[in-house]
Amino acid sequence: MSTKDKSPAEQALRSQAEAIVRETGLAGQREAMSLEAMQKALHELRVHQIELQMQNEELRRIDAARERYCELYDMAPVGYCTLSEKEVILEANLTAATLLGVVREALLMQPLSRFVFGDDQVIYYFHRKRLIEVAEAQACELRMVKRDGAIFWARMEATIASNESGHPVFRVMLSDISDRKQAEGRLQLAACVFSHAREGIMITTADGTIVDVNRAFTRITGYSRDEALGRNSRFLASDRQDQAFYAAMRHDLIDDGYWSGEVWNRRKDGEVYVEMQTISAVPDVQGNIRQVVTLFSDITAIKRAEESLAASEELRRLFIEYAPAGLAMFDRDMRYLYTSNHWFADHGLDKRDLHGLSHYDVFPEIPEQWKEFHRRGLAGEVLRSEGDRFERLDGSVKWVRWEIRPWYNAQRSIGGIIIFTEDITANKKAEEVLREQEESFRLIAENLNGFVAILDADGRRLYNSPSYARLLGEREIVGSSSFDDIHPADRERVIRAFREAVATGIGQHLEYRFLMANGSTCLLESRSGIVMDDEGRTKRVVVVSHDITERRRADEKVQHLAFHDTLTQLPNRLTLHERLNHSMAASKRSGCYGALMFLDLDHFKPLNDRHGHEAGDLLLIDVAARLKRCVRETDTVARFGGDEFVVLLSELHTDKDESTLQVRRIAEKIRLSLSEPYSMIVKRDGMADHTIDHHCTVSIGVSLFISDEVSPDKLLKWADAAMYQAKEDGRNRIRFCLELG
Ligand SMILES: Nc1nc2c(ncn2[C@@H]2O[C@H](COP(=O)(O)OP(=O)(O)OP(=O)(O)O)[C@@H](O)[C@H]2O)c(=O)[nH]1
Repeated sequence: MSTKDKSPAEQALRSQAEAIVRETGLAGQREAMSLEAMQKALHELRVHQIELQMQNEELRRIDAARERYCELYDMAPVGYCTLSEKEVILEANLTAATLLGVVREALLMQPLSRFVFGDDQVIYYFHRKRLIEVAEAQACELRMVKRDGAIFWARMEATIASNESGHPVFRVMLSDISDRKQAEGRLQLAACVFSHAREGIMITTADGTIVDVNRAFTRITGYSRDEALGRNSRFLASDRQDQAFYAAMRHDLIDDGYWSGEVWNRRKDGEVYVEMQTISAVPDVQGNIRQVVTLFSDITAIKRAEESLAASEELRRLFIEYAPAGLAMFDRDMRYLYTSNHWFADHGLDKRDLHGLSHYDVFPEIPEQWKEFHRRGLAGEVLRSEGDRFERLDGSVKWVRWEIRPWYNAQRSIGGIIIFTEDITANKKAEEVLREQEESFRLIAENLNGFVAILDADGRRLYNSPSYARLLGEREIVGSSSFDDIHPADRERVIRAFREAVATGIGQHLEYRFLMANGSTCLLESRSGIVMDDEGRTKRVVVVSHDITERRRADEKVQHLAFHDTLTQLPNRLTLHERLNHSMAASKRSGCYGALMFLDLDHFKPLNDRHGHEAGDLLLIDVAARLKRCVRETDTVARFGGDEFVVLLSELHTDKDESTLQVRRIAEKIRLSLSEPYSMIVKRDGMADHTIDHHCTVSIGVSLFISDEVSPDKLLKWADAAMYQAKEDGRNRIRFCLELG
């Protein structure tokens, strides 16, 4: 082996041996040494050699240990560094360099604070301050920044030591705790989720014993955590689901590891509600179920909403089905969704389920124009017609009112269209009849010999036939009050009658005076009829009136003629009879006497004969006037015929003599009055007026009466008889009937 190949330890041993030889002078005296001495020297040399070899071996072990230490130091799972008093890195192991993302050489002489995350510098500061203050090992957790900017969580443990020079140094141990921190974060998050989850969470053992619940559990079930823990989850069950349901649930859980579905439970307050549950089994390494996690949410509101949606869907279906018109709802592809019963009838279809069928398959012959309408409806347009005329195959005419409009889905986009059709043939016919009737009414109103007015319930004019122009002139009268033109004396009566008609619905028959535009008054006879609305309230009043002024005058004339003497205008025999009956009835009631005077002019005939009938007439008229002046307003002076007059005196006295006295005085007064001279001017055609002076007397027969014991005819006969007596006694005198006297 050459020197070159020897290890430094061997070389050192050789040098040592050579030195020994030189000391003992062995080299110079080799020949002089005895064999024994040489053997002894050789032995010592060998002992030295062995000792040296042993020392070398020890040194090798120390070197190997140092190497292992350095390797351990560098490759330790934590970073080590030594900091100077001024916190500068003096020494660092490889792990520390790796942690901080730099090569070890670049780390040296850098302040460690440079690698501490900005927000956590304060942690580092207090950590070091405390370390110096208490001089005991300190630990903290903070974020550090690698050279490339990546941040990691580190645990920093530091102690104070002294270097060879006795100066304090800091020994710092760094470990990356990012994973732990993340795990802690995840755990915190999980705890937070568990605690704050909207869903209820219940953790049970495999046999169902509750080991934990979250806040939502309490909110949903009403049971607090303490009330739930340790109980079997079965305590929540309601009786809405039977044992078989729960057995199937357990079966699925064992087989599949989870179960999901609706469960009806009972809250603490007793209310049964529905949960949507997801149950997951948590197995151990052997696959045995260790825990069961149940996530649940209260879907009662959703369930109710679903039920009400289903109910409203049903309502919509019924609403459409029984709509009193043809109604069909289509989707965007013109497929039937809902159909009313009328739709079938209106379209000549047999009742069947059209749901899902295309409208165009149901009606293959549908005209292109209708398809265009559908397209426009699906594009958002609303189309309608108040009445389209269709001719049926049999030639009959059908009128249809229709409308197409889009419907919108929950997303506010067009979901399809709704087609509405209504067979209005009957309406059209009714309208036609109505129009004809209106035309007929107009013709009647305009040609009627009278006045037609339509008033509202307050009496305002809505319509007046053209004939009203004769009464009211050409002024605009629509909207005016129909009462304004009624004579003030009749107005209140008419208004009262009108209101009664409106209130009762019964038309009235009235006569009243009407103020005409020309200032004159006419007499109208009106009959009203009531037009009611659907609720039985008076809506309109139709009044048909006639001008009865002339008729009334004629009637009055006839009436007058029937009951009066045309020459003297005095009541005639008929009237006298009537009044005599009244007077006798009054006498019966009052107990007063009445009297009947029968008068006959004396020698009247010669006047006629000498001066003509005109002169006689004038005298009769004068006699009538004088007779009226002789009696009270309540008494009656009647002309009986020719030159005969009758005076009826009523209510004389209850005493007969007194009554007789009164009658005698009046009869005398008459006699004297009629015996006054007459002067009559007779007019003759083409000749001058002729004045005739005449003297005339009267014979008077009187008959007293009380009550109605005697008939009027008999009374007249008695008075007549008394009058004849007066004639016979020489005329111009008064005679009383002796029958009663
Ligand atoms: N001018 C006129 N004469 C009438 C009318 N009605 C009847 N006379 C006449 O009246 C006369 C009635 O005659 P009397 O009463 O019989 O005879 P008198 O002359 O009055 O005789 P005494 O009654 O006996 O005194 C007749 O000549 C009738 O023609 C009438 O309306 N006008």
